Amino acid sequence: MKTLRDILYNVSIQSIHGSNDISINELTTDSRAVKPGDAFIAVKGVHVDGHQYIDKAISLGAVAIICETLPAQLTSNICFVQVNNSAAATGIMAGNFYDNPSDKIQLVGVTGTNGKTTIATLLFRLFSKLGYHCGLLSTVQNQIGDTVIPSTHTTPDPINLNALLAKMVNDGCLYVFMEVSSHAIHQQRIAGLKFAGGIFSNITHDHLDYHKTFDEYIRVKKSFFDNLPSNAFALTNLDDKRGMVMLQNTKAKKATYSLRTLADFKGKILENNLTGLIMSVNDTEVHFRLIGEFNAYNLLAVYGTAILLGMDKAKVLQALSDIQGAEGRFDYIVSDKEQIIAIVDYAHTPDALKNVLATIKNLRKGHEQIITVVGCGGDRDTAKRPIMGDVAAESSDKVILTSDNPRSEDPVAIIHEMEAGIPVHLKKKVLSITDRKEAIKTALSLANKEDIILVAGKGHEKYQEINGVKHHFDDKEVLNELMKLMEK
Ligand SMILES: CC(=O)N[C@H]1[C@@H](OP(=O)(O)OP(=O)(O)OC[C@H]2O[C@@H](n3ccc(=O)[nH]c3=O)[C@H](O)[C@@H]2O)O[C@H](CO)[C@@H](O)[C@@H]1O[C@H](C)C(=O)N[C@@H](C)C(=O)N[C@H](CCC(=O)O)C(=O)O
Ligand SMILES: Nc1ncnc2c1ncn2[C@@H]1O[C@H](COP(=O)(O)OP(=O)(O)OP(=O)(O)O)[C@@H](O)[C@H]1O
Ligand SMILES: N[C@H](CCC[C@H](N)C(=O)O)C(=O)O
Ligand SMILES: [Mg+2]
Repeated sequence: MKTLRDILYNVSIQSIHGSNDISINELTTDSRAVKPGDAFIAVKGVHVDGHQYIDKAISLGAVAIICETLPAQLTSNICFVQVNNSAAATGIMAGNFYDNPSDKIQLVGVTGTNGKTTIATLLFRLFSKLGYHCGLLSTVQNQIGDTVIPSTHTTPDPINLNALLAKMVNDGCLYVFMEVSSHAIHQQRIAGLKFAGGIFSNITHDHLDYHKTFDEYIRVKKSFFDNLPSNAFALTNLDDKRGMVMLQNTKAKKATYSLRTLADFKGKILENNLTGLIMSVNDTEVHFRLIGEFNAYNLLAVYGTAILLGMDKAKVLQALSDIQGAEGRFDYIVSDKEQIIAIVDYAHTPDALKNVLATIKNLRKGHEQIITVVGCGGDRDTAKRPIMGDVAAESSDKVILTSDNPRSEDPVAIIHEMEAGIPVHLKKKVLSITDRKEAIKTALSLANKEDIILVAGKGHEKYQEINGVKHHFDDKEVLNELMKLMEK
């Protein structure tokens, strides 16, 4: 068992009251989870301030309290540690508690508005195929080799994150690929981690409910690269307007990828259809199973990372050419009878929706209709709703607006906000059906031979969250079931 003194190593401390030479059972930031012998870290959250639960934590047996503001009365026999920043302290303490697992692996973080899951998953699959034991932390799932551990966040909280990394180290993982969300950077979930490299995919409109302005969203993402160590690499997408800005102040070794301009990892799309992509990658022609220009970017990021980590170019391209994309990302089924193509895709931002629809347009052989079913999540960025309504209507022949995860919001009101962004002359293309299954059914009933249906926004998700309750819902399962029923 570790002592509080060991766990506080490298934490920026203002004052200590009581002995830190005490054993700590576990760390927690949640008073409700405190058990006797634990240390409770009081963190200021988005909704409440953890400092108000210090008494509760003590009553449940906490032996140490880590906080930014000391309570007026200090309980005897409890060690109070006043720190400059509780959120940052949590990451550093969690690292120390679990023997700093990130020091013992090659940890690569992927950030950006879209593409994180795809890039991290492809890296995990590639390095596994190259014979390495790997770990993955992603929105869809966490993985240690073949063992799948369900994920609750894109990037877990620092205590769970370090616990998972420690498990990976104990299991012999050499490489770990993780998504780094902007929420995680801002909330210091990655504080104290040692990264071998960082990847930037792109930055477009999302999460303005949380970050308030686009500039602040950029600043938060950039701080990930600002804090990378000098022996790490920082790989960026040169074709993104903010690609170079991200690396402006990094100490890490800079590297670039691009489809449009000179870069360390330069790609050119030669063919792009439903069977995949043919791309030249630094002058070698390769066929990949992933579809669409946006995946050409993801593949370049993965290729560049593998080379920066010292892998052999020919082996990497050979292995990568046979790898499939992540679940629920351009995941398609074709109906037996009428050859209707139904695509499930996790596009839940305006840019992702625009890209996926552009890709679909390029894949059409003739004038098949594109029918889009899409909604927007509740309790999340409201500003993207009218834009997504507009993007869907601009780039589809028919649109059915529906519910995503309404969470605590009124689903009809969310749909109205999406409708508000659609110009009058496009309104005739649009139907609104609140029930997602009904919306998918209607799309299928409107589809003729060889038409393409896009069901966007929920990808791999196996639930729909309505009023705090998660009901089982799986876009792909619903499509399969309805296609059979309707004998399409
Ligand atoms: C908005 C947001 O990010 N919230 C995260 C945040 O919670 P919070 O700030 O609301 O916490 P809070 O309720 O204010 O509580 C503050 C502190 O008091 C403590 N507390 C609270 C109540 C109590 O009785 N006792 C107690 O000790 C809490 O444990 C916490 O430490 O810190 C929690 C612990 O780390 C997270 O679980 C929680 O994620 C929520 C569930 C969430 O939905 N987050 C989403 C938005 C998110 O993080 N998404 C990104 C992906 C986005 C993307 O890339 O698309 C992700 O990385 O998953
Ligand atoms: N490089 C990319 N550029 C733009 N859009 C992309 C890119 N890669 C994927 N997309 C689109 O974004 C959707 C989400 O992709 P992915 O899950 O890989 O992103 P993410 O960054 O992990 O998302 P999240 O923030 O929810 O974790 C995909 O279904 C696709 O429509
Ligand atoms: N990681 C994203 C997922 C959005 C997916 C969409 N289905 C929704 O529920 O809004 C978020 O938390 O904003
Ligand atoms: Mg993700």
